[in-house]
Amino acid sequence: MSKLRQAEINFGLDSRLIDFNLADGVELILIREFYGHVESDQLFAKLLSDLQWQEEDIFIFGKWVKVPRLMCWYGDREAYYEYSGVNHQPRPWTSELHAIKEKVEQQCHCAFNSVLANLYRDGKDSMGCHADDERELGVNPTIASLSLGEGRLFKMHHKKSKQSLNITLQHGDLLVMGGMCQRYWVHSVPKTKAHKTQRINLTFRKIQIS
Ligand SMILES: O=C(O)CCC(=O)C(=O)O
Ligand SMILES: [Fe+2]
Repeated sequence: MSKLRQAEINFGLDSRLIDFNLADGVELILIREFYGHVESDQLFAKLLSDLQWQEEDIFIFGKWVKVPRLMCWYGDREAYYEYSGVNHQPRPWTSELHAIKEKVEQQCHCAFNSVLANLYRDGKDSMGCHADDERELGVNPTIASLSLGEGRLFKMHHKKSKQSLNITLQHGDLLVMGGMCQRYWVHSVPKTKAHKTQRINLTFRKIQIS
């Protein structure tokens, strides 16, 4: 039995848990209000003020461009990670990030050694279409994504069938992608003209240490 299936059983028949039941060994589970409103508000405020948010530049199509969101990377010292061509040295866990990691690990029955934090400042901030399929993440990685703050659309597209899924990720929601998800699907957080305030997303990952 897969780890995510086990997580689902542990959660019982709670209607906050949605299993998208995708084909081909793709695991996608959403837990609405994994953190309740009060705790989500507290975490959002603390992470917004304490994390070392940075603007990053990436080199694409022959020029340097600003990544349209702020980012920072935390984790175990040896959990290096290359993302968008930039090598990330993780900062040491803060107490909040470590506590969130432990709660997420219990839910997923899975160990993580790092987290990528993204801050979407408004509707112009976004994340382009990608799969988290970097070699450092190993085969069929489980990635757990916690959303705090403003709700944003999370779009998924199947690489071959072009099937698509639109999920609005809300304050306190946990989305867990596992199995063949990164192999068959890409995902994005598109720009929007709608008025949007700040949103924090944390993606917990396990970097393979060589
Ligand atoms: O902000 C999100 O919900 C998605 C983040 C993401 O896809 C990533 O960090 O790889
Ligand atoms: Fe991603």
